[in-house]
Amino acid sequence: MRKELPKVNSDWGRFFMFQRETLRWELLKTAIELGLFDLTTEAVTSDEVADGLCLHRENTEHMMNALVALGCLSKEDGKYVNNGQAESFLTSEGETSLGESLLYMEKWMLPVMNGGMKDLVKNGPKERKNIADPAIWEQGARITVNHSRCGRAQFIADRVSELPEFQSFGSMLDLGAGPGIIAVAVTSVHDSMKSVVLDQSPVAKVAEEIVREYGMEDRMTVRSGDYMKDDIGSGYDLIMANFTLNFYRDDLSSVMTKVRDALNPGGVFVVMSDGISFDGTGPADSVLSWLPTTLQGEDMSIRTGQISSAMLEVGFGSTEVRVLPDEGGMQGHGPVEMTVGRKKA
Ligand SMILES: C[S@@+](CC[C@H](N)C(=O)[O-])C[C@H]1O[C@@H](n2cnc3c(N)ncnc32)[C@H](O)[C@@H]1O
Repeated sequence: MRKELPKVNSDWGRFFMFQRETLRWELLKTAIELGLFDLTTEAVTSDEVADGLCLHRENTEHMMNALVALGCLSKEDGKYVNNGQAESFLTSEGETSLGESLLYMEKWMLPVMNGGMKDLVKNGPKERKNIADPAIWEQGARITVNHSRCGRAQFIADRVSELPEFQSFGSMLDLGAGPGIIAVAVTSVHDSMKSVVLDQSPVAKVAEEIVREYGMEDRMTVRSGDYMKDDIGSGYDLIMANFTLNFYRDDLSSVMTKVRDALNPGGVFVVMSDGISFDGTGPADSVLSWLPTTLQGEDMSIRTGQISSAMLEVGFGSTEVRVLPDEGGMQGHGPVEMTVGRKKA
């Protein structure tokens, strides 16, 4: 009896593409860790690179050809040179260098890679680490500042400056501001607004350096403290909280009450956060971005509409929710939910 071949009409190629993603990252990571892009700022042969970095000549050529295939290098007459993106973002120096940020972000994924995920799914989380630890965030603030100034800070500043009342604001507070680069961007697009950036003590030191670097000392003040426990001041027209309320997603009403009280009548609270569906299944990039932390027993993802509901519960007059696409320098963690709450005038 003859056997018929299966009738297949769906696109299964993507399963193999999933595998290839790991290989793409391994290739890019290898090049970053070797400091390859610092040697290819001018056209060089792969042998020159291999000799300069003490590498195996043939495999260096294979790796560099693959980097051309990935669109990081160009190759002409046997010589390789960075293309525009690699030159801006993958060399090790400069304020838009992203290598360190990429390697730092990978560290968050490592516990679930190479079999770690199977172990976590079989046996559950091991010991929990204190993810709000200031030491973790000081390092994070230093390393991710370039990531933020590669468009993320400017993108948020553009969205905030589109608020109809923006030019009328006299003062702003950025809660959990990290290195303060977003506050620098928002303050810079306003003619006169003064701002306060608040973060835990070691992180606030990084923010002080950034405020000085951008010459904003006359308009910006850095405060160190814990916004859940300490006084956050009052009389603000605008308060921002970007990607920081995740730690308190189960206790949002205390922070919302504090913010409401610190705002002037008619003041605005802008929150940038993730916005995962209630059943935890999308958007894919947001779910994946949180998966390593979630599997380790720290589910801190914010559900869609959760911020808006928490604002309304403590008496904000109105809220608006906008889903911003994963673009314009926000790239990499899925769409962002921008929630704007207005305190009654
Ligand atoms: C993911 S980072 C976001 C930093 C910055 N807002 C940004 O979007 O780049 C979260 C920040 O919130 C800060 N943070 C968390 N809990 C805090 C608290 N209770 N008081 C002050 N800062 C806090 C952390 O120190 C960290 O810098």
